[in-house]
Amino acid sequence: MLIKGGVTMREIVNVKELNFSYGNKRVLKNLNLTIHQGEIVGLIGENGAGKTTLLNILLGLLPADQEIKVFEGKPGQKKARQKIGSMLQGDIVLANVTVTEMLHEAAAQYFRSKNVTELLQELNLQKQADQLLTNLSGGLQRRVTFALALIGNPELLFLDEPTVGMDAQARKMFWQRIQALRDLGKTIVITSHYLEEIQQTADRLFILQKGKFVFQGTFQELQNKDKRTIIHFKTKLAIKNFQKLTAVVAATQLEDWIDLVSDDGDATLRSLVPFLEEINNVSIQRESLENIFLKMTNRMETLA
Ligand SMILES: Nc1ncnc2c1ncn2[C@@H]1O[C@H](COP(=O)(O)OP(=O)(O)OP(=O)(O)O)[C@@H](O)[C@H]1O
Repeated sequence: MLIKGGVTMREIVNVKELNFSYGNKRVLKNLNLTIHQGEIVGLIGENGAGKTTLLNILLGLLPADQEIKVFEGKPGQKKARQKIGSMLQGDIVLANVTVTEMLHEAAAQYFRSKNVTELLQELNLQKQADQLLTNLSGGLQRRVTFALALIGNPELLFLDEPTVGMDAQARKMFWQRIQALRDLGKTIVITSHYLEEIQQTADRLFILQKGKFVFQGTFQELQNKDKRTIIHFKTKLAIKNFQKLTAVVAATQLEDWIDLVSDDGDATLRSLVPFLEEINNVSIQRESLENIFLKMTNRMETLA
């Protein structure tokens, strides 16, 4: 159960012991997950971890035998489809159709669709309204695909690598939009390899590794599991005073500034106490999602 601002948020997606194989190749292994209304879930994992496969199953595009509930029904049922918007990798771009024409066509499939002109304004796509889809750059096509995901005024969004190809400004606008959608109570499941953006936006992270969840929780919970800390301070003392302190694994000095990389920030801070009179401007930096993720997936042995 998730309680947000004193309100109990209902379960929108529930998956129990999901396994999935392409032929003999098992790509999802015993996955359990619950997603609540109003949360942004960041689904992250290396290439081939199984993210797209999982999203396709939740959308009902791939079959699954196990018990999966999306809006209390099976994935892909009409009732659920009306409430879901999606942005997949390699969405089809139609020839000889303008942006507005395609959005009108899509809007007709939904009971509670958004107004096309207003949506184009919201997403700053007015200039592209009458352009042919095929004439748009890759980044603009991606933004139109986002408009397509929103046209049915969905309660739940599945977004697979939505920002690929978008320029920095478009990405910023995109994430602002995502936060605004969360404020409206929408639920969003998003995969991305831009981990800094996920760190800033997601309420919860699901980390997939080779088809298995290795973590589900908030970024703070993930960070608390990883004690690696960088302690930065100014001192006139020589670096050798600090190199052997508890849990210090690396120390660097640049003029009067010292950086200590510690495997246990609390322990190192305690061992710094005798030097407190002679150190200033102390700052403590915890690991980013990107670094924790790289360590979890064994792609980074030591971090500085
Ligand atoms: N249609 C398919 N037939 C056979 N194997 C597939 C198919 N689609 C995906 N796979 C395999 O399933 C595994 C999971 O792929 P999936 O696309 O779900 O991963 P992903 O986490 O989304 O990767 P990426 O970050 O590269 O998008 C990979 O080993 C992939 O090669």
